[in-house]
Amino acid sequence: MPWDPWIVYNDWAKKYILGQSVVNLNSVKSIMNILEKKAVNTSERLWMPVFYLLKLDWSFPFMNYTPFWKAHRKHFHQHLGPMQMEIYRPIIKDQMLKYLQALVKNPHDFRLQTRSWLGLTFMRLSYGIDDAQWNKNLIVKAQAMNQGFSEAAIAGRYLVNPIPLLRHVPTWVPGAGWRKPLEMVGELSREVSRVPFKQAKEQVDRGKVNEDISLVRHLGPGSHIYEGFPPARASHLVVSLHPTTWRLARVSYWSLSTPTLATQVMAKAQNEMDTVIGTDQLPQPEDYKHLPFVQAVVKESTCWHTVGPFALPHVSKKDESLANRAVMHDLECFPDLMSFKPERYLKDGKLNKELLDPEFGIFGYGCRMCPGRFLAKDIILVHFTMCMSFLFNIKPGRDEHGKKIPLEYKLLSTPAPYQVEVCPRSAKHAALIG
Ligand code: HEM
Repeated sequence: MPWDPWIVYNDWAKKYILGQSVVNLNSVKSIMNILEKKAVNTSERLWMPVFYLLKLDWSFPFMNYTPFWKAHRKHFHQHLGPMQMEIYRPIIKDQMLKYLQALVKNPHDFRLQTRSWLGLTFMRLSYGIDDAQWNKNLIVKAQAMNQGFSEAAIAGRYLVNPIPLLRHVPTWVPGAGWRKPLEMVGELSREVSRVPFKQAKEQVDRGKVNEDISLVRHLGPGSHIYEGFPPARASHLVVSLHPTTWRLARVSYWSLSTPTLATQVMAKAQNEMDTVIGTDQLPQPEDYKHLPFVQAVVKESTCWHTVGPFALPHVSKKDESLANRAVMHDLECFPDLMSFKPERYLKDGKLNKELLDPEFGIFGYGCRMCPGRFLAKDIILVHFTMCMSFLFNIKPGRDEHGKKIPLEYKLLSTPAPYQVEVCPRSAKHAALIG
């Protein structure tokens, strides 16, 4: 097995993507030069023939760098930009409280609780329907669709990618059975991208919406977006929130695992929260700016294990294909990264603004940088402050002999299943969440 990365990547290119050239950018400098400075040329996407069968034409992240994509991007920013975050906080807070109550009752199920908390939050933010069953049904479908996409997008899995004409072969032709599961995911994709939006919009049009602050509500009659942006396109924006639930869930698994590793760090974060906020009230968003150490821990736990180490590939117009990897491990900019050291982001007790922010590596680059990052960061910070620094002491779980269960890590940036003990820091803290 050769260990020089370029030999390994070259080998992958031959094995998995049949000669297509892929350039892996793994230093901040090269990413700056290619994906930031030359963003107009390097912001296309890789459209795979299998995506036709998956009916992925609505998918905003896979659109090419066209005026159609630009219109989506502009509207997305108008509704989910930094100035809009305040609007969504009541839903985030309400779902957060329900999640914390569920965690107290059943800490062993924290993965399930975390996924369900994020799923319900995103469905409420998207469609504004506060009907847990309606939202749960949609979550199940969106999850199945997402799973189908992830499997189908594995390079080398389907011959239709190198031989695009195969997508026209009907299912009844012997040997074309491979189409069936893809077509099923395609049907799901059509349904999920259209039906819930239509149902939610009908409610808005009839003035029967449950919540005032959902994305669909903002796309209703009279709003500026409604005038210039047809509903079919608006639904693309709303549905693009679905897959992000699982990304954020992974971030949460990582951050829940962090305190079990770094108890001293947690003690320091809790101490800062106690000093700044006290113990009589829940933390509020306006408190964050007074919590530099907590913010540094959040930064460290999100970049310590980047959830999507390969981000999404960027394709250049000039016949070169670019992807990135391991930028968070560019030692020039992030020295000694495998040690959990939140202090690296601080200078004189404040956040060090001179340091490259790790979100540079986590949320992608150039014109395609994640437009949902403001919402993601808001949710991560609320999760961390409420759950980890303020309300609970989180320790590694124990086996039947009382021995600590060690954490395991998987290559694909999800910690392997682990148990934690979640207990309220005090009766007073527990009373705050009802
Ligand atoms: C911790 C959570 C998240 C992470 C780590 C993350 C990361 C990323 C990355 C790496 C990309 C590709 C950027 C590139 O091509 O250079 C991306 C794209 C995208 N993300 Fe996120 N994301 C997160 C949460 C969200 C949320 C909450 C939303 C929706 C509110 C969202 C919506 C999108 C969209 C629509 C794109 C495609 C943008 C485009 O192609 O122009 N993401 N994200």
